[in-house]
Amino acid sequence: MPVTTIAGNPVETGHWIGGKRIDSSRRFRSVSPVDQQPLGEFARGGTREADAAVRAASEAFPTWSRTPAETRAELLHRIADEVERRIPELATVETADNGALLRSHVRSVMPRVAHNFRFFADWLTGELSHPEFDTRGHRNAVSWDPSGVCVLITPWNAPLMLESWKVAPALAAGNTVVLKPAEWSPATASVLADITAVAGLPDGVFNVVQGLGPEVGAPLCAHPDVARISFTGSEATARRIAAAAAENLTPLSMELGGKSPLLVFDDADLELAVALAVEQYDNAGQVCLAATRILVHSPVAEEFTARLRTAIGEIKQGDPRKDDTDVGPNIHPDHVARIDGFVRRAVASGARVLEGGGPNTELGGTYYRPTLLDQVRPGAEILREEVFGPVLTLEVFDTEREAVARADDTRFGLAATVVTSDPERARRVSAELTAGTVWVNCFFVRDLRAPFGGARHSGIGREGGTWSFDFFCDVKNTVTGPKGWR
Ligand SMILES: NC(=O)C1=CN([C@@H]2O[C@H](COP(=O)(O)OP(=O)(O)OC[C@H]3O[C@@H](n4cnc5c(N)ncnc54)[C@H](O)[C@@H]3O)[C@@H](O)[C@H]2O)C=CC1
Ligand SMILES: O=C(O)/C=C/C=C(\O)C(=O)O
Repeated sequence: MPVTTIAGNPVETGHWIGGKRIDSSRRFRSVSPVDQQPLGEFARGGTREADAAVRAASEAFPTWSRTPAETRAELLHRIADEVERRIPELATVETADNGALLRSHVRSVMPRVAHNFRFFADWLTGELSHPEFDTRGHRNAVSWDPSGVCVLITPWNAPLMLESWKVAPALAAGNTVVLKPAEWSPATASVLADITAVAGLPDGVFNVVQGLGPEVGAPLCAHPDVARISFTGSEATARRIAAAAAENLTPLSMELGGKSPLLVFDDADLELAVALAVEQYDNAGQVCLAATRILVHSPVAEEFTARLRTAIGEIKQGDPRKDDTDVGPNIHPDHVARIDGFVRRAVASGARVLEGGGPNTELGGTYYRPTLLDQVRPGAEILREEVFGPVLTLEVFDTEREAVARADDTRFGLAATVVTSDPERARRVSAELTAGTVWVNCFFVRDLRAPFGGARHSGIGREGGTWSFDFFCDVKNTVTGPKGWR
């Protein structure tokens, strides 16, 4: 079976179906966003591979779903052990494949992958229970039953992290999985398949199909034998998946984009506010949660803007493998062209470039300068659409009411960040905002016990903790009569 070498590490390029490597007659090329070097030719699946993977997962389901929860949890811990052992390899391969910072992959992202497996294993065997309750002498007992084959469709911005976040609860709950990673970052999903085999997961419980969304993702989502679809990605793809799933009434969980606000009030700690604003350039702005619309209170607008511009000037953009790099490349030249299109159209409609404003061509075709725009026309495209790049807009507001109205003037509702030293204001504003997560005087504090997801077009449903099991399982209430077992 074909293997490619990525940053010195061998990576299988075939699908992983029923515990075997399977090739396809067609291939797609993965190219590194770091330096535009080809990384390998991956198998390009279609309907045949989608069918084969769902069949393998269906065949494995009866045994896996009846495997004791403790045994499943133990296997997930073994996957976590193996992820931890292989952090240097996983981090290096992921950075080559999607361009995010190596030091983040080593220090936080890959450890989080391992934690995700441990967390859902432990939640299954610990927290996942509901106290029994009585109805006129009848006993209600709630259980979370495995639902069947779960199709997981994932994006390229945080590949293995977002995959593990879906794979772990789906498997812990006793479901079997078909994972379709993004074609711009296929590599670590393939390594994860090897890891599950080393950990001893039975054949067919976890499957990976590689390929393009419309070719192999679409038939997976339209498959009648699929019990659940969990998707993270764009709104446009979400609509296609929802249409395909509607035919079979397959339940969906969707984590989509955002256009989140960061509100800086006149009583804010400006040093903190600037630090939080600069954080929005992390992963070159390719984070669904990023607060890309900065709204600043007029009394502090001038000072905040000056400090923010200084901080942006200090950002070091460069090779994501270097330890002192703050912002690396974007995923693909096409994506850079898309980001630049947004900025150019904003400028054409009156916006002013305060920082950045174009590709950093000295570094190559995938690097976009951290950009700050102000004087943006109300209602402009750049305030409405998810750019998914290192581009922030700056708006000034006069009153709290205006701040909330502007912050909420979006079809998204994933997250919001509020910077203020007034607890009453923090409470009022947080209560008013429409968002799945509100951070006050902080950003990106994530805990798997918390619900994660978005309001409006930012998603459907929530994952995390018991919410993940609510989605991936058939939740059952068993009611026993007052006479018990007589
Ligand atoms: N986490 C997030 O919120 C993400 C948001 N995005 C947004 O989407 C924009 C475009 O990125 P794309 O890579 O094009 O995202 P996308 O939504 O097209 O891709 C996400 C996944 O969906 C799969 N897919 C595509 N078409 C499909 C279909 N018909 N059926 C089943 N699966 C399908 C892709 O192969 C990939 O695995 C970004 O610029 C950003 O605005 C993208 C990635 C992640
Ligand atoms: O790291 C998290 O907890 C959440 C990350 C989510 C994204 O980056 C995304 O979906 O874009």
